[in-house]
Amino acid sequence: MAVNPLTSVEDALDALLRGIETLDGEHIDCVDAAGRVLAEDISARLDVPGFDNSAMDGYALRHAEITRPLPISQRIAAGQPATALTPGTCARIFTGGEIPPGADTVIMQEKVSSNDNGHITVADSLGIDIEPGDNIRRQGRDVRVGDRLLSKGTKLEAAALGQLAGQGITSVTVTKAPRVALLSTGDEIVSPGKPLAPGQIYNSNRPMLKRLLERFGAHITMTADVPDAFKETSRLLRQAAETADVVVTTGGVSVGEEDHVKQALEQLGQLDLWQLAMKPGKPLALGRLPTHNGESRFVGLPGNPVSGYVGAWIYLRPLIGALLGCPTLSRLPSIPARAAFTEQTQIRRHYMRVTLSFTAQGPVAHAAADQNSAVLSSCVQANALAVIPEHSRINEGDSVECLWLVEG
Ligand SMILES: Nc1nc2c(c(=O)[nH]1)N[C@H]1C(S)=C(S)[C@@H](COP(=O)(O)OP(=O)(O)OC[C@H]3O[C@@H](n4cnc5c(N)ncnc54)[C@H](O)[C@@H]3O)O[C@H]1N2
Ligand code: MOO
Repeated sequence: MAVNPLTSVEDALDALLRGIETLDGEHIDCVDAAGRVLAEDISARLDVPGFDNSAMDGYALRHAEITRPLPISQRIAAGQPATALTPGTCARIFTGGEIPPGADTVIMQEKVSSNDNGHITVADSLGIDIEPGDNIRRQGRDVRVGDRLLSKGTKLEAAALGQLAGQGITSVTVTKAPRVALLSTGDEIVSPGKPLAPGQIYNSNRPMLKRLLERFGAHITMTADVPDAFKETSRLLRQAAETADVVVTTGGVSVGEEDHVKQALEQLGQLDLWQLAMKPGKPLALGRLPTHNGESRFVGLPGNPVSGYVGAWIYLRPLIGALLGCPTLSRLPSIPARAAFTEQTQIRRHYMRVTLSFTAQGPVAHAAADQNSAVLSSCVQANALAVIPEHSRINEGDSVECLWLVEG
C-alpha cells in the first residue's frame, strides 16, 4: 500500500502534546471551584460519617433486648447529642440522629407497635430478620481521616464538590485555566448583530468553539476578526500569542492564495504539521508561536464549521487536558456500536457525526444524513463521533468505534 502523504491523527496528537507541561496552580475558594482541576491531592481531615448514626426513623435499642416491650427513655433528632441508653429501654431516633452509647441496632418505626404508656414492641415476631447493627451508619464508613479524598488532576464536578464540603474544606489549589486566544479569519465573516453584505456569512465558529473550550476548562483571553491579509494576520497572531497559552484560528489554512495563516505562522514561529489523515479537518495546522516569556501553542482549525467542531474534540480537548493536568480529558470514552449506515474511506479517517441510541441489542449509531464539513446541523443532534479508519469499509450492522462527546 502506498505511504499515506497525510499525517495520522496519532502522530499529530503526539506532536501537539509533546513537551506540554501542566500549568501552575492557584488557590481559590471552593464556591468558585466548579469545573476546575485539582492541583493537589486532598486527604480527609474528618471521618464521614463523623459518628455512628441512624439510617432510619425508628428506635435504637440493644439487640439482645429485642423481644421485650421497651419503654422509650430518650428522643434523639438529627443534630442532638445522645446520652447512654439505659438498659431495658429504647431511644426514639430519627434519620441522622446519633446512636446512643449502648444501643447496637435501629428498628424502623414501621416494624414497631407502641402502646399508650410509651412502650414499644417489635411487630415482627421475635424480630427474626433483624440483625445486630441493622440501620446503623458507622463512623468512617464513607471516608476515614487520612484517606485520600480526591486526587490531583480530578475535575471538580458535583460529587467532588460535595466531598470537599463534607470535610468543611473552603479553599483548594487548582490548575490555572489555560488561556486561549480565538481568532476568526476570513473577509467574509461577520459577527451576528451586524448586517450581511452579499457574499458574507455569520461567524458560527466563534461561539461554538468558545463554548467547547470553556467546557474543556479553558479561559478565552482574546477574540478577533482577522482579515485575509498577511500583515494583519501576522500582527494579530503575535498579539494573540502574548495573551495566551494556545492560539486557535479558524479558516485560512487551505491552499488558496487568500489563506495566510500558515505563512504568517512560519514567519513568526514554527509550523509543526499540516494536512492530517482525517475527514473533516484535513488542512488542520499545528505549530508554535514565540512569546516574550516562552511560546504559545498554535492550532489552526479549518474554516468549515464541522471541521472546527471535530478538530476541537480531537485536538483541543486533550491539549487543554494536558495543560490542566487532567487525564480524563486526554481521551474521549470509546463505545462500540452497531452501524446503521455504510461508509467507505480512502486515505483519511472519517469522524462521522452520529447519534447513539441504546437498544436492548446494544448501542446503535445513526449517522447524520449530510456529513459534509460545512453542514453544522450534522453536529447539533450528534452525541458521538463514529471513527471509520483509513482504507476501510463499514457495512450496516458492522461494529464501529464511537467517541462519546463528553465535554469534561
Ligand atoms: N483546492 C483545494 N481547496 C480546498 C481544499 C484542498 O485541499 N484543496 N481543502 C478543503 C477543505 S477539506 C477544507 S476543510 C477547507 C478549509 O479551508 P480553510 O481552512 O482555508 O478555511 P476557509 O477557506 O477560510 O473557509 C472554509 C469555509 O468555511 C467558512 N468559514 C470560515 N470561517 C468561518 C466561521 N468563523 N464561521 C462560519 N463559517 C466559516 C468559509 O466561509 C468557507 O466556506 O478548504 C477546502 N478547500
Ligand atoms: O477537511 Mo475538510 O474539513 O474535509 O472539509
